[in-house]
Amino acid sequence: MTSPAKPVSMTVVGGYLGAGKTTLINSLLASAEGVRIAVIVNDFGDINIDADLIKSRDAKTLELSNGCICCDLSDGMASVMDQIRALRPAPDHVVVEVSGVGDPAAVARWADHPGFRRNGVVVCADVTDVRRRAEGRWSADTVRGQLRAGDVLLLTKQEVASEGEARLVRAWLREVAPGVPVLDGSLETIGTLLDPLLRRGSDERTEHADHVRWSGTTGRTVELTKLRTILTRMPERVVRAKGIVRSVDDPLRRTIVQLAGARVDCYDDGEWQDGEVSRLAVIAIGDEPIDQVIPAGLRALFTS
Ligand SMILES: Nc1nc2c(ncn2[C@@H]2O[C@H](COP(=O)(O)OP(=O)(O)OP(=O)(O)O)[C@@H](O)[C@H]2O)c(=O)[nH]1
Repeated sequence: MTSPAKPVSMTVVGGYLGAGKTTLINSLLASAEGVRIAVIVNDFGDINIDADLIKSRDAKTLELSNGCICCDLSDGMASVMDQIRALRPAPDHVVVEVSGVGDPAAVARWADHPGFRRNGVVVCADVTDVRRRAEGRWSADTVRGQLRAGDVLLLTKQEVASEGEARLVRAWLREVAPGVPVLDGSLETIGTLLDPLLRRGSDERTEHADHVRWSGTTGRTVELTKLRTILTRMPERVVRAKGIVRSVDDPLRRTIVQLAGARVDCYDDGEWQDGEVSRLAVIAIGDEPIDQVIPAGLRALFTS
């Protein structure tokens, strides 16, 4: 008789758009030597940028896009869970990245399915941006619901904030999400996130604020300076942009472009792959069509 397979431990990573979820998962993958990890990525847009940003040498990455796993992708999630159960050798852990507008508590309920065990919910909070988003007209309910859904909160981007700012955000988090421990994003802390985190099962359900998305692709090279200038001047409604581009100055390399909080970052990500196209996704808040906030210059850069 074969013994029943050990349940796969499930850790859910949530947090608002750009809070640092993919970065955290990459740190987890880098620090978890000898542990077999599968990753499920739910990108909010129709082009899969997050799946390309997961740096795994051997972790199996499965993607779900064009919707949010917490509300309208349950068939897709069920099928991905089956694929994980069928993996041989079986993974020890599955880490699920919820989309930046998703409700981590709803996704964590998948851990109650046969073959899985709930490890807990980590919610990333960007020290430089979380309070602003938690007070924004369109994002407040989403962000506050995400924070309350955490078994632990991870304060990200502390090295770009002052100590005083981090202290204030920690105190504020204790009020917004009472009883949820706040950890820092140090490597030692990250190493512990695959240990049981479980605090409680939450039945609270948060509704999404309205978020609309736009994406563009191009087979041409992209002028990075122009792109950076456009992104630094995006209207207030734009809360996130991310992309992978082939720049005019360095067409043999991939450049990752990120707008998160008030920062625009561009960095090298290895060789450009044959068959790739430059792509950019932008997310804005509110229920007005996103077309109104995409500048003509940005469209021109990402029109094939
Ligand atoms: N300085 C600093 N930058 C960070 C940290 N975590 C993330 N970032 C940067 O913040 C930006 C967004 O990080 P991601 O990890 O892609 O955020 P995300 O939550 O996965 O974003 P979405 O999937 O779009 O919601 C990137 O430019 C990261 O390099 C951190 O701890 N410190």
